[in-house]
Amino acid sequence: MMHTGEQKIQWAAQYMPVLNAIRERFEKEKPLAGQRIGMALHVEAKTACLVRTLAAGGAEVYITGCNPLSTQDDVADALREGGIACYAKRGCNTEEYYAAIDKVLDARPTLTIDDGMDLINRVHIDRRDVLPEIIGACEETTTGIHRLRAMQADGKLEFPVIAVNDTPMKHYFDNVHGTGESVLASIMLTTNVLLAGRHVVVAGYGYCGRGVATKARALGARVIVTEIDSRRALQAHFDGFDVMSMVEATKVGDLFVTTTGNCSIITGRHFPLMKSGAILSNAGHFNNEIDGIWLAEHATAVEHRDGIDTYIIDGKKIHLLAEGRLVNLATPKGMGHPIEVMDLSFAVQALSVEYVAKFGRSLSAGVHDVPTEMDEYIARLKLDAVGATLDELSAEQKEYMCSWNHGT
Ligand SMILES: NC(=O)c1ccc[n+]([C@@H]2O[C@H](COP(=O)([O-])OP(=O)(O)OC[C@H]3O[C@@H](n4cnc5c(N)ncnc54)[C@H](O)[C@@H]3O)[C@@H](O)[C@H]2O)c1
Repeated sequence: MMHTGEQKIQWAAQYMPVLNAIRERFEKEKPLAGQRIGMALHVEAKTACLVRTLAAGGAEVYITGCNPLSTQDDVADALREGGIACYAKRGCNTEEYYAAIDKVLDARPTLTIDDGMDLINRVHIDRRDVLPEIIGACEETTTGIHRLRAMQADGKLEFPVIAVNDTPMKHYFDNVHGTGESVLASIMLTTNVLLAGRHVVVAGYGYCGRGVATKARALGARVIVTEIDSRRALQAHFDGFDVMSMVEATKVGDLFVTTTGNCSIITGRHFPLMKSGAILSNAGHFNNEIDGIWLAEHATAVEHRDGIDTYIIDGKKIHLLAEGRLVNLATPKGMGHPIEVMDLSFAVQALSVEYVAKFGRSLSAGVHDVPTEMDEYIARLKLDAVGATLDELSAEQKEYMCSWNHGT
């Protein structure tokens, strides 16, 4: 019988038409022949499809996880059985996590792919021995891009990195719809609670927060948004959400989702104000948005369930999901973003890797945008796959749009 990991990969592959089209071309053209690709991504079924696409393009691929709790071990096994060097393991400790990153780097990659920038960080600080052979890299998520830009501003980033996250074909769909749906799905599967009628507090009204807030409302939740950016807060207000500070929101919230990419969003200032039974979860990249250390230090007792830690504080129960790590990936039932969304994000990744392999040597060190034509090409492949047709600008319309002479 087929291995469960392989079953998951094949299930995902059937709904990834864009990545499949790229894989077919890669198989014929072998644009990555001679490249060694080092990756630190969430090791689950859709990522496995990306790995196989890159391998089909002729690359040797070495992969580990980018979060201690997001690896699906059966998928990692299936990758290994297919001949890919995969070092990821679910539930690894910090030491094991970085040891696995080091194993990827021992392969002396020529290209790297990160989700959160831990691999690039390791290269620049502890593994400078591998720097000279790296042509360039790709980064998947907002937090990774923030870190890379900070590194660039300090003059420390030593090779070109494509900001996959920042292109419309990634964040319009992945961050908004992918995070929105998968976060709520994972919370519902882990807790079995009803969202309708619940007060859901969403911290941060960026791409991810907007997705979570909108989809929670669609399920009947009463959504409150917290922000530090006045324009984003106003946008949330005009989108029909209640906007308030976290201190105010903690008093009414039943379920909390942090999506800020910032640290210390829910802390010791907030926990004592919460209702008993409050459920806390984080969808931002790192597990520092909710202060789990404070909870552990102040609880008189802790109950552990699959994916839920319950802290008893002053007789109240505060439930923290997935140890405050990415709730859509790190709960035992979390499957990450829906397949169709990752089809687009990983199509951007695959083409960006090809772009770096071809042109990386002529790019300057620093963060670079995904070329617009590539983004449009992926959109067209997806539109073809869903059978949608587009209008085209007529000659008259083109002329009109370029003219400043037309008026009433
Ligand atoms: N869970 C996932 O699968 C997934 C997917 C994509 C991105 N991410 C991660 O989610 C995080 C957010 O990504 P994004 O693309 O939405 O970023 P974004 O920059 O669009 O949004 C973040 C928002 O948080 C707000 N914010 C910052 N500090 C805050 C604070 N103290 N209180 C309230 N709001 C605050 C910002 O003003 C901004 O509006 C990042 O860490 C990113 O890496 C997770």
